[in-house]
Amino acid sequence: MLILGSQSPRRKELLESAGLIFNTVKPLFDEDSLPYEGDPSEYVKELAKAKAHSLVSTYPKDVILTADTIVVVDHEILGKPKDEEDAFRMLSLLNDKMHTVYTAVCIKYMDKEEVFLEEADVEFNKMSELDIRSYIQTGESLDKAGAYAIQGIGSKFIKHYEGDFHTIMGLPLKALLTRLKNYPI
Ligand SMILES: Cc1cn([C@H]2C[C@H](O)[C@@H](COP(=O)(O)OP(=O)(O)OP(=O)(O)O)O2)c(=O)[nH]c1=O
Repeated sequence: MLILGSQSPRRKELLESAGLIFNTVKPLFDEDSLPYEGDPSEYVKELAKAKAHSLVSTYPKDVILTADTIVVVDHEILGKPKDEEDAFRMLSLLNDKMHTVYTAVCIKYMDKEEVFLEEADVEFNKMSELDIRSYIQTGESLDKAGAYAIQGIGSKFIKHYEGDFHTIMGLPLKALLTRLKNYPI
């Protein structure tokens, strides 16, 4: 059986859109417990792995799938904002600039563990303070890394992106489906 260890509605929807049958459970891991040490691509992989590891004892014979997404701008890592002011701070950092979105995926099955990373570059338009404040009022920011959703109203801020849309949304579906062929799901 495939277990999606994620509370993200986006990840569930993307996996469903591929026609996969799976159970969705919450990872038993607090992201704040893993301190950031310098390398964003390693950090995001560690987060994805830690989410998978938190579920191994409960689902020892299943294929566990977890992921993590972060936004990196000017060497700063942006996860999900803590509140509206934090969302404002994040969107102000992204304003009129390029940033990189990293999504790491972990597939854990018995003794096997596979972690892969996809990244995408996103360029934001110039936004006014009012643009940012009214976007935050839509409520879309709060559960998204970097405080925006490319798949939602946040798309209006995006001038250009390079890479896989689904990677930005939180789950690189194409790369994942290729890898999942090797597992008994
Ligand atoms: C950049 C971006 C992120 N996101 C979302 C995807 C993730 O849900 C979230 C990043 O937070 P994550 O910590 O990766 O995931 P999560 O806490 O939502 O879920 P879980 O850890 O249980 O799997 O940001 C979008 O939906 N659209 C976007 O454009």
